[in-house]
Amino acid sequence: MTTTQSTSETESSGDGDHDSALVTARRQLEHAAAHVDVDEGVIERLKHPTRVQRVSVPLERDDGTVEVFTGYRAQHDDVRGPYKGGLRYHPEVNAQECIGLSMWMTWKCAVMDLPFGGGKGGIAVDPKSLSEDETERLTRRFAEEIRDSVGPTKDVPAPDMGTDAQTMAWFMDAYSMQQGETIPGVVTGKPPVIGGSFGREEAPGRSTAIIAREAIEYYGNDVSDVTVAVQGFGSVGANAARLLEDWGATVVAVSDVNGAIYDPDGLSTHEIPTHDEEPEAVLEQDAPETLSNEEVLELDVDVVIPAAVGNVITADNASDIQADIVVEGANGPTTFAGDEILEERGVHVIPDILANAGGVTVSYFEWLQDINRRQWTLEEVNEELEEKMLSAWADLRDEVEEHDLTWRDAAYVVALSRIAEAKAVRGLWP
Ligand SMILES: NC(=O)C1=CN([C@@H]2O[C@H](COP(=O)(O)OP(=O)(O)OC[C@H]3O[C@@H](n4cnc5c(N)ncnc54)[C@H](OP(=O)(O)O)[C@@H]3O)[C@@H](O)[C@H]2O)C=CC1
Ligand SMILES: O=C(O)CCC(=O)C(=O)O
Repeated sequence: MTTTQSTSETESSGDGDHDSALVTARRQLEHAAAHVDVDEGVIERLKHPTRVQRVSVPLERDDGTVEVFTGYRAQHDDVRGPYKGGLRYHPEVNAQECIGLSMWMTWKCAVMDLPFGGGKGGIAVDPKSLSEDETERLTRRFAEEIRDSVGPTKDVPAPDMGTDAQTMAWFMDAYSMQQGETIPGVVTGKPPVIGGSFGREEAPGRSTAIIAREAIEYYGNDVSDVTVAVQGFGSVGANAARLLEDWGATVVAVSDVNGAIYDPDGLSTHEIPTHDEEPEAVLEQDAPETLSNEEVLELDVDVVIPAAVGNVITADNASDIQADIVVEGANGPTTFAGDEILEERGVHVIPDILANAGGVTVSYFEWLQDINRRQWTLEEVNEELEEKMLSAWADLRDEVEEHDLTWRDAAYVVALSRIAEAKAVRGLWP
């Protein structure tokens, strides 16, 4: 079953520190709009998605019973190219979250100057409650339900929390079977053997580490002299932590859903299993101390990297953040109110729409590889990624320096200028 919701049905105001991704995304947009010369009508339009699809996804469980889950695909804006963004499997997935996340995808693709717009979707399900066979059946049925709205030139899903390369392989297979031909470009983040790109899995963590390194150096420090705490040890958190350790940083704490391990002398992050290798394994590792997920964010470190869920830095704890730099590995980890407090306190927040953008950037490389039916080497991917990240960092840095903006406002100014220009040139108003 498919229903398309009007935007007004999905709108509701947030409640301060428990703001939805949509409320936070809209507040950020309104705040940044004051710094950019863009038609008010365009800003108003960008507060809303083009469409939100909500589908019922029936699943036959392994015991023969049937359970029906709800899936979503939000498509925010496609003026610069096909909608692009991940699919999340998490119990809290809902329409508002997908819309907010799809807005961030629009800005992220524009910040990186990729020829994509923004989309996001997922299923409200706890992936840990499903067997592998159930996950495959659920994914195939979801692909079938949203098949009409996706495609290599329309809307290209990818992994996000709770999904991975295998999920994308099933999605691509289900879509291709119906189309009657293999269409690798319908999703990115696939295993390399079926058209995936080397380096895509590590890419959002790699870009988070690259941007953390640039920020550390920009504020006068050296990576080998800093301490880092990371919340979340999945695709983003684990890869960021491991790279920063490889570059000489002392990673003193990492966490998973159950809490953190802490060693002031530094952890050996390569020896800690990632979420993909073994979920919920962090607390099983030997370490001098364990901490809660709240405490890991408040450690007296140079850099803190929230790389798990959203809304973890709020008005309630922003005053307790002791790090000088927050690098947002997760999408939307900081509420609007939390952000204001951090800004007042002089904590530099490097926004998600830059920091974790390596994921969608390598997805773009994968999409190009699929279209051209060729495969880049890992070295080629990482070199191109490094170049794209440094170029985006420089674009934001210019805005920060010229107009005395926060890094988030600078990112919005860069993104909104590119989106508005594309709309103007295409004659699409708004
Ligand atoms: N994957 C991607 O391509 C991209 C992801 N992102 C964003 O990065 C964030 C993380 O995604 P990703 O790394 O893919 O996710 P994964 O599913 O790979 O890993 C998530 C990690 O976060 C932990 N976790 C889950 N819930 C909580 C919680 N409530 N508090 C603390 N830790 C928790 C998990 O623990 P456990 O192992 O115990 O389950 C796991 O270690 C999300 O915000 C996502 O949107 C951004 C850009 C790209
Ligand atoms: O790779 C992609 O297309 C999108 C990844 C994603 O969902 C994100 O950057 O938040």
